[in-house]
Amino acid sequence: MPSLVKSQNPCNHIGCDKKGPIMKPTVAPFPTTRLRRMRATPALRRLARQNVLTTNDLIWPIFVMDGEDTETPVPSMPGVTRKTVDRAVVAAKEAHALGIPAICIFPYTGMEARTEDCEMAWDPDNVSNRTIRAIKDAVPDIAIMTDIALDPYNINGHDGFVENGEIVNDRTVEALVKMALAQAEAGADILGPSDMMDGRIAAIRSALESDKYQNVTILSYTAKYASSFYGPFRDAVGASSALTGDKNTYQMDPANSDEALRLVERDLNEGADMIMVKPGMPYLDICRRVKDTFGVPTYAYQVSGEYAMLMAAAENGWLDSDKVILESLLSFKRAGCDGILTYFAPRIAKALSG
Ligand SMILES: NCc1[nH]cc(CCC(=O)O)c1CC(=O)O
Repeated sequence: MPSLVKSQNPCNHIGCDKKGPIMKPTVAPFPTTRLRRMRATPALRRLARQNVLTTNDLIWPIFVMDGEDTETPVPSMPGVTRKTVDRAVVAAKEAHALGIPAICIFPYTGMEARTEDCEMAWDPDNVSNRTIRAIKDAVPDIAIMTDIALDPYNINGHDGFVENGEIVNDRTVEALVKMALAQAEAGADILGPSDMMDGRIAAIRSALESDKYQNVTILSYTAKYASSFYGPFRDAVGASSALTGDKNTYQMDPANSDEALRLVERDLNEGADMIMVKPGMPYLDICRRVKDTFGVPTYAYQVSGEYAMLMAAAENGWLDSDKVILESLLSFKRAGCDGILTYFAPRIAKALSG
């Protein structure tokens, strides 16, 4: 006889070992239960489908640069270009027409924009802030996300100030606050601190509150790992040659998992509205733990190296590109994410609408 098994399990994920009473899914013995019945036709599969990817889940990261009416390809990211401000506006229009809710801006900077004191980072007229204003003007309904970190403007490529070989925390946080306010002033809707300094969310939140920007949201790069999957991005923003050393003293050790939960709790307490796990596919376990533990708006960043891997295999004919891209993005939904930053956003928005 099939029986309802009462277990000590609060969580209906098979294999989850958290303590507490809940019902386990019931499986009668074969042939009473044939799990293939529900997979037999497209209609039944659609009815049984648990997770869906929609265009509403997508945030599109783009690279912007100085100049006019130009795009330059990023060799390690086939199909991705750096765009001048006017071309970024065209991209935002395209994204909006496709139903993509948000676009995320990263500046490409040459060595001439980089100094030790990183002053360009909070210049109201730096290329990011000019892009924010231009997009807000032309496409007011698309949400604009930013990146807060000093690396595009830092002579040594680090996300914080470097003093005697050390990436210093508190002085960096003061600069990040100035950067955040300049981006809010330009019209950003979502601020994305990606620097991994301690205390930056509280400092940014408090500055926004006291300076008329109460409704500006923060999507914190909370569990950001010191990953080698960022290589192509560093090419795209011109940071590869600038970076001296590594980011291991501020980004997370890829071996750690519990630490991600401490960081999420900390950032939520400090005023983050949304939190991010980064990179994406190699860290789906972290996405799931974060969502189960906190139940807050959770995003993953499918980073440049993940994009490069999928594109390389697709370009060689080794993988069927649209199918693997959709499958990779669905994995984030299954892991509990509410959305994904992905360079595939426009391509997938088209595929989803087609
Ligand atoms: N603050 C920099 C930043 N913001 C987003 C990414 C990576 C994005 C990607 O790889 O697609 C990085 C790179 C880094 O930390 O070195």
